[in-house]
Amino acid sequence: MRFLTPPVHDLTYNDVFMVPNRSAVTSRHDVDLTSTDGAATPLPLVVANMTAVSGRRMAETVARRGAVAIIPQDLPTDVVGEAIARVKGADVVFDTPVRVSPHTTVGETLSLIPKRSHGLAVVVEDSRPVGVVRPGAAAGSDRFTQAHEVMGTDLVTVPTSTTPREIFELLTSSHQDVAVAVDDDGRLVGVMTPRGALRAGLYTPATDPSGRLQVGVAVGINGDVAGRAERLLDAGADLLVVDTAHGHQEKMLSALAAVTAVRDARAERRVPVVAGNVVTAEGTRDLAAAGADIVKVGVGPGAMCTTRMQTGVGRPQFSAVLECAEAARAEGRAVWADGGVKHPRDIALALAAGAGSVMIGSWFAGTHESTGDLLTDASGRSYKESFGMASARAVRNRTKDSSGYERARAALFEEGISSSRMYLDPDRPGVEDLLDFITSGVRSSCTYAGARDLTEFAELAVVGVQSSSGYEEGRPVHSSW
Ligand SMILES: NC(=O)C1=CN([C@@H]2O[C@H](COP(=O)(O)OP(=O)(O)OC[C@H]3O[C@@H](n4cnc5c(N)ncnc54)[C@H](OP(=O)(O)O)[C@@H]3O)[C@@H](O)[C@H]2O)C=CC1
Ligand SMILES: Nc1nc2c(ncn2[C@@H]2O[C@H](COP(=O)(O)O)[C@@H](O)[C@H]2O)c(=O)[nH]1
Repeated sequence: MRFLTPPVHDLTYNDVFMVPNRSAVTSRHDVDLTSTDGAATPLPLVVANMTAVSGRRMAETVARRGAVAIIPQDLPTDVVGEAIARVKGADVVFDTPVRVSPHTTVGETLSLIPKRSHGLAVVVEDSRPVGVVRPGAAAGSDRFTQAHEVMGTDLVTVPTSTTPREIFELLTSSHQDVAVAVDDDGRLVGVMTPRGALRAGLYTPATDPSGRLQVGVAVGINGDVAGRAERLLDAGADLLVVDTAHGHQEKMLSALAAVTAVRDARAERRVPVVAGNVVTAEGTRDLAAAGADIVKVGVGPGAMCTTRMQTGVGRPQFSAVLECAEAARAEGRAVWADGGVKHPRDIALALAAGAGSVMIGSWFAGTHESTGDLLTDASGRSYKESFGMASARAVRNRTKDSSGYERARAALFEEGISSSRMYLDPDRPGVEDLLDFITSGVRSSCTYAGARDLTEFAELAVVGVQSSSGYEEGRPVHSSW
């Protein structure tokens, strides 16, 4: 990447823009978005280890499209083990349906449907699909009505060998909204909508060496770090993220050394170890020297963060990523740009600055697949509640086994928001809708730069510094002025 004019101060994503280059890349479909962080996932996107965002539903959904989610450090190791098992057991092609029995009440069925984006539940008897409940058909029924009384039985069932393209054509020609995939014994495997069929043809899943979906897990720096890392690797974690607010501290360096020692003792597979957060070249070099394969960059840019207001510490994220990526590259390592992403352009700019992948939290909190329950405000808009991992709420959670005195002491140090509303975008309510939005934007950024992949993009991008009115000029206008 090069600057049009060298900047005189540190920059945020909003402070910068890219200019187009002469390009020989004539189609956005020709761009390869494989991450350049060594983990080499098909998409350079990571879901942040935040309790309100990243769980097994999020993990399997994004992995099917090529990204990876990190399960938060605050969950007990056995619970994380179960989440990993569920992700590893999920089908790589077909979406996991909401399953109910014929006797599940309509009330329960309607509360489960928003947990996935398909907008329906499959009614299953002896593992075989017997019907589908759609909210429209159940509307007006008593909440204690049973699923079999309101289900539709006009199922489009397909064998798992059917290709996504065949499913797309079958569904669009028959004006149906979902295909139900069954195995040779007629047991339910998964579902596919026309949009899902299109995506299955466009995206490559992020898989482990056994062909199962990938998932990462975070580890804190306190307690039995090596023991947790050992159990997470046993459970099948594909990435370990050693995570704390102040990553450039000695406790982090020893935790990181413990985790990499556990990882290196295993001959069968070298799982990447990520560590952070830092915002300086020196911090990056120290984490690389302590064994990090990938360094996580960002102090204070996150939507749930109060760190900069509380402490004055942090750094504008574009400059932090640029400096840390350069330092990491010199050590043969990579960085993840963590936090502060609100638009596809921010991801493109982080990748232009040299990030191997980009971590997103709050934006994905407002989707069907995040962990929280779907709520509705007084005006009828759907939202999910989110909170920061250093908020009083998260600290209370994390310290629930400590003494009252220790809990009260820990609660003094909150650095995050305990409650926020992340509204679902009516046009993009599912995380896959956001992945479509992001990847189409980033593919286009690459072709404007003349880059076929993200290595070329980080080399070729030409970045300028803009005023706030420059940024404002680029925002769409939805009504007249
Ligand atoms: N990217 C960012 O800007 C930030 C991210 N976070 C996220 O919040 C989550 C919780 O992290 P964390 O608060 O580190 O919690 P942890 O429970 O992991 O504890 C952090 C440990 O580091 C010590 N520590 C020393 N200095 C600091 C400091 N300035 N801030 C925090 N801890 C410090 C703490 O000791 P003691 O409590 O005795 O001081 C404690 O032992 C993580 O997921 C992290 O990524 C949190 C804040 C900023
Ligand atoms: N200072 C704090 N940072 C936090 C907290 N919870 C999470 N985070 C960081 O934010 C990113 C995600 O950023 P987003 O803009 O996409 O939401 C996450 O990975 C953490 O590094 C917090 O309570 N305080």
